[in-house]
Amino acid sequence: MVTSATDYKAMLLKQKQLTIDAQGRKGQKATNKPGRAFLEMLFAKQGPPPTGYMLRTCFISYAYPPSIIPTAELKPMLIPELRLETHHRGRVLILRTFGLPQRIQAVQNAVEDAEGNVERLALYNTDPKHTPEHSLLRGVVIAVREPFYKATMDGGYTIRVDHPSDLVRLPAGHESIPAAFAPRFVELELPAESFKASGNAAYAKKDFASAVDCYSQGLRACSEDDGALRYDLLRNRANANLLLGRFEGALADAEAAVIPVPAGGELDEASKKLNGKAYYRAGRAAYALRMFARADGYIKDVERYTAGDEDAKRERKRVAARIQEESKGCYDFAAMSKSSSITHNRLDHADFVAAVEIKSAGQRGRGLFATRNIKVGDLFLCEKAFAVVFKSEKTTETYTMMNLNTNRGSMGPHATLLFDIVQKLSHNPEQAKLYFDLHDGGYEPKLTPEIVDGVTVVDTFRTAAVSEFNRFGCPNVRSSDGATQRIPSLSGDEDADDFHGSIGVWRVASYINHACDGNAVRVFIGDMMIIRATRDIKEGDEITMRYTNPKEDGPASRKKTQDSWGFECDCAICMADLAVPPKQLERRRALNKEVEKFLGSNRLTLQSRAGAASIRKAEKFHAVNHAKRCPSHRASTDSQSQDLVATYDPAVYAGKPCLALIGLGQWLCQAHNFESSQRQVIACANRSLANLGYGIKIVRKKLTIDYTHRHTEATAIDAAMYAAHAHRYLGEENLGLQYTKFAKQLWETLYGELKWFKERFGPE
Ligand SMILES: C[S@@+](CC[C@H](N)C(=O)[O-])C[C@H]1O[C@@H](n2cnc3c(N)ncnc32)[C@H](O)[C@@H]1O
Repeated sequence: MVTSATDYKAMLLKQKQLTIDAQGRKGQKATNKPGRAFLEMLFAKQGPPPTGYMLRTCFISYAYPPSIIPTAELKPMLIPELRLETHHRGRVLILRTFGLPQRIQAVQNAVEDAEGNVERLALYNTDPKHTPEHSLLRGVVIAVREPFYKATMDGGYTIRVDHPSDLVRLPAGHESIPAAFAPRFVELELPAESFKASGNAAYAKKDFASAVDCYSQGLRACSEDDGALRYDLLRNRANANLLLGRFEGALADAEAAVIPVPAGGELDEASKKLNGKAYYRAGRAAYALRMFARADGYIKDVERYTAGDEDAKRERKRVAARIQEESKGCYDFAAMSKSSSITHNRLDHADFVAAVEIKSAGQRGRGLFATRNIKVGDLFLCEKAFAVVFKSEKTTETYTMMNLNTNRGSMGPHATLLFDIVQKLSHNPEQAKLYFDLHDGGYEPKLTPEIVDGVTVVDTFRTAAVSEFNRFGCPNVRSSDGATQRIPSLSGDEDADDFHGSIGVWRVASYINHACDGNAVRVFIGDMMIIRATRDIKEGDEITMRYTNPKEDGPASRKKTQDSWGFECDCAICMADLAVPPKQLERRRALNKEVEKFLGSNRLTLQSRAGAASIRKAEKFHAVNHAKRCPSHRASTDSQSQDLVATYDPAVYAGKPCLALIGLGQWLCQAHNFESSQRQVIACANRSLANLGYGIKIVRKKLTIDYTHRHTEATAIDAAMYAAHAHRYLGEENLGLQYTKFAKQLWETLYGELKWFKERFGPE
C-alpha cells in the first residue's frame, strides 16, 4: 500500500524497471516458486470489499499478439515447462482454479495443472463492473492459449493473460479437459431442460453471464428434434446477451429463436406469442447496434404476431424518431440538452452523417472530406460515442495505466475506457472490425477480429493504441455548462480538468484530422458529439478540427499534438508562429506572463472595477493607442517594449488569430463596460474579434464577417455580446441586433443548442 504521491511514483518507477529488467531472464526457468500451501493461503479469503478510495495500477506490458489458434489444435503443456518472459507459441495450458479470485490489478487466482503443479494466474483487461468470480471462479477449468509467463514485483511469478480471448473457460465434458479434472462421480448426462432451469435461476439472480453459459450448455445438450426447447434456450440466451451488451450474439440468437410457420399450416397462439418475444428481442438488439431500419422491421413483426403489444408500440415510436434523426439530422437539441444531466448523459439518439466521405489525406493518412458545399454553422455530423467514460461516473476505484510500449501513462477515465472497449469488442465482432479500421499509429500486427473457440479474438495492445490516437475529451454533461458559469471560460479547453476529464471514442469523427484553424468544431451534449462547420466548406475540401486548444505559445501547442498524436501541425496559425524570430517569441512569452499576472490580480466585478491606472496599464500591453494591426505597424523585438501586439508581425499574421491577446481584450471590454464607455467597449470588442481571426467590417450600418481565419472559441461570443449591448445602449438598435445574431450563431456552433444563451446573457 502506498500513502503518498511520492511513494506512488516510486512504486510505478520500480515496477517499470522490474518489467524492463525481467527481459534479462527471458527463457529461464522460475526458481524458488511458492508452493500450493502458500497459494492456498494467498487466495483463501476474498477479503472485504474495499472501503474508501482505491487507486489501482495497471501496466500495459510489451505488446504481443493474441492467440488465434483453437485450443484443440494447440499442444498441451504443464506448468513446469513454462519459461520466463516467454510466449509459448503453439502450446496450451489446461488449468483449474483452486482459490478465491481477487481483483488486485488484474483478476487473479491460484491455478493447478493436471499433475498438481501450481502457479498464479492474472487476467488483465476484464470489466471492472464484474466481480472477480465472473472471470475466474474457483473450480473452473480453463485453457490458456499460448501462455505468457513472467516474474512479478513481489518476487513471485504469474501466468499473465493480457488478451481476455487467450483464456477460454472449458465447459464440462469438453474434449480438452484431462481425466484428472473430470468430475470424480461422472454425472449422468444432464438433460438440456435442466440447463434451461439453471440458466433461468442465474438470470433471476441477475447473473446474466452464467445464464448465457447455462443456455449454451443446454443448446449443446439439446437433441435435434427437441425444437421447442431449442427455441426457448435461444430466446432466453438472446435476452441475457442483450443485458450483457452482447448485442451481436443477442441478435443472432433472437433471429434463430423464431419458430417457423409449418408448411401449409399456421402457428398456434402460444408459438405466435413466443415469436413476438423473439422479434422484440431482435428489435432491441438491432436498435442497440444502431441498425434502426432493421429494428423497425422486427418491431413490425412483433405487431404481426402480438397485435396491440404496448412495448412494441413504444419501441416503434423510438425507432421512428431515430430514423428521422439518422436520415434528416432532425434533432431537438434544446430538448436533448434539457434532458441531459450528470446522471443521464448517455443519450438515446441516432447518428447523422451528412455530405462527407473518408478519403486519403496524403501525409495525414485518411481524412474526412465534404461531398457537397457546407455552409458556416451547418450541422454535418452528430454521433453517439462508440465508448465513453464520464468523470462524473464516480466509482470507488481509479485506475492508473502505464503503457510500456508508448511510455505514456493515463489515469481514471482514460484507463477505464480501455476496459470498456475491450469488453464491447470481445462480444461484438462486427463492431470490432469497425473499431480496428481507425488509426492505430502503425501498430503491427493488424489481426482482423475472428472467432476462435467461440470467443472474439481482441488484441488489447492494438485496442489501446487505437484508443490513444482516437479518444477525445468531453464535458460531463454538455459543452455549454462551462459558459453558463458566468466566468469567461475557454469552452473547448480539454485541459480544464474539473470541467472535462471524461473521455470517449467517436468512430466517424475519428477520421477528422487536426488543424488549429480547423473548419469545423465539435461540441457535446451528453455522449453525443455534434460537429458544425465554422466557415463555408467547399465540396471536395478536407474537414478539419482542432484536437487541442492552441495557446498563445505556438511551439508549446505543437509539442502537445506531437506528444499526444504523433504529428506536427502545419496549419496557417502554426506556420505563422514558426515564422516568428525566437527573440520575438521569447518577448511574447515574457509579456504574456506579465499579462496573466496582471489579469490575475485585477479581476473585475461590479464591486471592484478597474481604475483608470489599470486600464492604462492594460492598454499599454495592448498598444491600443499606437498599434492598429495593419501593415504599417511594424513588429518589434524591443526587449523593453510592453507592447504585446508588437510580437505579432502583421505581415505574418495578417487576419490570423493572435491568441496571446485574447484574455487582455476580454478584460478591456469588461473594464470599459463597467465604466459605461460604450464607444470604447465597441472598439475593444471589435479588436478582440479581430484578434480571434474574425474579419469584422461595418459598411453603412451593415455588419459583415469574414470567417476565413476564425478561431472558434467562447470569448468571441462575449465580445460580440459586448458590442451588441453597447450599440443598443447608444440607440443603434439595428447594429445591436446584428451582433446578437452573430453571437447566437457562434453560440449554437460552439454549444450545439441555444437553450443556455438566455441564461448567460439575459433576455434580449
Ligand atoms: C484521429 S486520427 C485522424 C484520422 C487519421 N488520419 C486516419 O488515417 O485514420 C489522428 C491521427 O491522424 C493524423 N493526423 C491528424 N491530423 C494531422 C495533421 N494535421 N498532420 C499530420 N497528421 C495528422 C495523426 O497520425 C494522428 O495521430
